[in-house]
Amino acid sequence: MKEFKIAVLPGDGIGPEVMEQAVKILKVIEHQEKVKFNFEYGLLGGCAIDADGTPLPEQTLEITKNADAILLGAVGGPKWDQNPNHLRPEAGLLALRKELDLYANLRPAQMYECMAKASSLKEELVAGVDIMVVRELTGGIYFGEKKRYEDQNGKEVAVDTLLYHEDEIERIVRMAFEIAGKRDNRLVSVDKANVLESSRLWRSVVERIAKEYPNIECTHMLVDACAMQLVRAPKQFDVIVTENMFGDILSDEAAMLTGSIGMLASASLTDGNLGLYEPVHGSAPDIAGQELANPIATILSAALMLRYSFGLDDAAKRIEDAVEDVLNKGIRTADIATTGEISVGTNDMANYIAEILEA
Ligand SMILES: NC(=O)c1ccc[n+]([C@@H]2O[C@H](COP(=O)([O-])OP(=O)(O)OC[C@H]3O[C@@H](n4cnc5c(N)ncnc54)[C@H](O)[C@@H]3O)[C@@H](O)[C@H]2O)c1
Ligand SMILES: CC(C)[C@H](C(=O)O)[C@@H](O)C(=O)O
Ligand SMILES: [Mg+2]
Repeated sequence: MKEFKIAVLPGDGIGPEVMEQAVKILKVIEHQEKVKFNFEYGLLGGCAIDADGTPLPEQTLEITKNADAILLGAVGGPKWDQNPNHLRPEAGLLALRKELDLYANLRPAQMYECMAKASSLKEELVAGVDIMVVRELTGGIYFGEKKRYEDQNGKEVAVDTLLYHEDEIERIVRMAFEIAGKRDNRLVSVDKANVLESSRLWRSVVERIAKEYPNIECTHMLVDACAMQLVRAPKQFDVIVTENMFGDILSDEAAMLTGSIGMLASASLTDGNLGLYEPVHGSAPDIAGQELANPIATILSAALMLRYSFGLDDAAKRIEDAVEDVLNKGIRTADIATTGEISVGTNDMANYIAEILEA
């Protein structure tokens, strides 16, 4: 029997609530595929600070390094917001991404037909939206040097540095071209080349690599214009490739096109098979502990794990189809419910998905 080791990092807030549902779905798949998933739990984020005094304990790092894939809930919350930078839950997540070199963050925003009216945009604008945001995840302003000091007048100064090496740009851009080649052969590279030097380097690397992919239509767009076009005419996009912070912001925007941030899955990949899979949303402290969290983003992240890290493509597709079936039946968590639909809690949403998978 094939065995896979999964590092499970539930994290904070709604993280453990949505993770429990994803594990439930994986147990159904385990049974159907006749494979064995060995779940190894670890602490990351705020819960790790509370237990171990650090957001990324050594033991968690060990578990992730020995795993075939990592499934993450979400980290963070107001309890730790005043902590110094190195003792913030988010620092643990960033260190994990960096340590494992998870440089390619894929964030698919796909509109389910039956969900078009849950979107904050007009139905005809969003019906059929299918965008893949490819976000660089281990460079840029997130990881450049940070400084705080006082100027001559005793006023505080803060510095964040946006730095990219050509190689870091090249590998993510190349991956985006490969992905575009498997989809609709259209790639939009997003930057701020009218202002930022790092964006001018980004653009020149994209242009150089584009020559190797003559069948792919590659265009450039400035990030402010892209933010506008995403809500004006989202169907013009197929694959978007962009640097770390722009990708963070644009992927939340793309998520809302599909109805709720509670729907959006993501995969963070490196050059091997190892991947980290997590919902795009955060720990949602405002709804934690109330059975209100939508577990679909985490369940779909588990599906991406089956596809990208384990090669279980059929099982991944069955989960995605089961999610769509449940939505087609009008079953909704509160964040995606419109009038006339059946509103359910976190557990029940996953139970319905499991039931369809088992049928
Ligand atoms: N990858 C991560 O772990 C990650 C990602 C984003 C934010 N965060 C952290 O999470 C904390 C809260 O951040 P935030 O409030 O800006 O973003 P958030 O994504 O946690 O929440 C934004 C809004 O979306 C709602 N929401 C999010 N996920 C949902 C779900 N599954 N179902 C239903 N509604 C959902 C929340 O209730 C909230 O109203 C912060 O500490 C932040 O740093 C972590
Ligand atoms: C929590 C935070 C560090 C993280 C990021 O900015 O990358 C989150 O917003 C995300 O999108 O995964
Ligand atoms: Mg984000």
